[in-house]
Amino acid sequence: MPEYATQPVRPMRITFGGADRSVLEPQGPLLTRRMSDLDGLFADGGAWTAAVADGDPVVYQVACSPVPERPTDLPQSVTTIQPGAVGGEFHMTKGHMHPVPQGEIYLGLSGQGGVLMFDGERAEFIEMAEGVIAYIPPNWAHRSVNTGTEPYRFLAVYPGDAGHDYGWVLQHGMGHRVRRAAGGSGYRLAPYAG
Ligand SMILES: O=P(O)(O)OC[C@H]1O[C@](O)(CO)[C@@H](O)[C@@H]1O
Repeated sequence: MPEYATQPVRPMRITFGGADRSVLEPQGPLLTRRMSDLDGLFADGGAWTAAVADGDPVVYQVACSPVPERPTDLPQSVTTIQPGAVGGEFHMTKGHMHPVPQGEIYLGLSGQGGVLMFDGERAEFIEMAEGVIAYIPPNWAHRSVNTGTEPYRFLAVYPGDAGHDYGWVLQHGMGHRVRRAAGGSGYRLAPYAG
């Protein structure tokens, strides 16, 4: 079974693997989030319930390297978000705040997407594609979104003690929602409560 490496970690060569380069090799944990894991996150609760009933599809997967999540290490993961929308709101990650205020780096690998950030007052959206780097500063919650028609994939590198606070997003929201634009092509940013 793939696991985080036992500590201490030795210098490591890591490559993109799998037929679609969606995993890191050597492999660490693989996280799969289905529609049912995104309870309370999409604005249209009825559309979310219908999507869960209609096969509960995989929305995204996070394939990690074996580098452990501990304070002095820099773990990495490749996230693949499948295309689609729920009530017009694009497929997205749950979104979280780092309880230990630490930054994070994303590198776009394939597809079209973006990263929505929110610090409780200000919201920012950075469009992502292959070769684009997004910097997420400390104290900005972050959520990734697939705004295209193909899987959107990106590499994340983050301090191992950053952690994941999902309750912050449920309490404060993300400032905006990323919705399909009128006419069906592209995206628009909508008010979070809208
Ligand atoms: O933890 P969430 O919000 O489900 O999203 C997963 C994302 O978070 C990270 O684990 C780190 O920010 C990424 O590797 C991944 O894209």
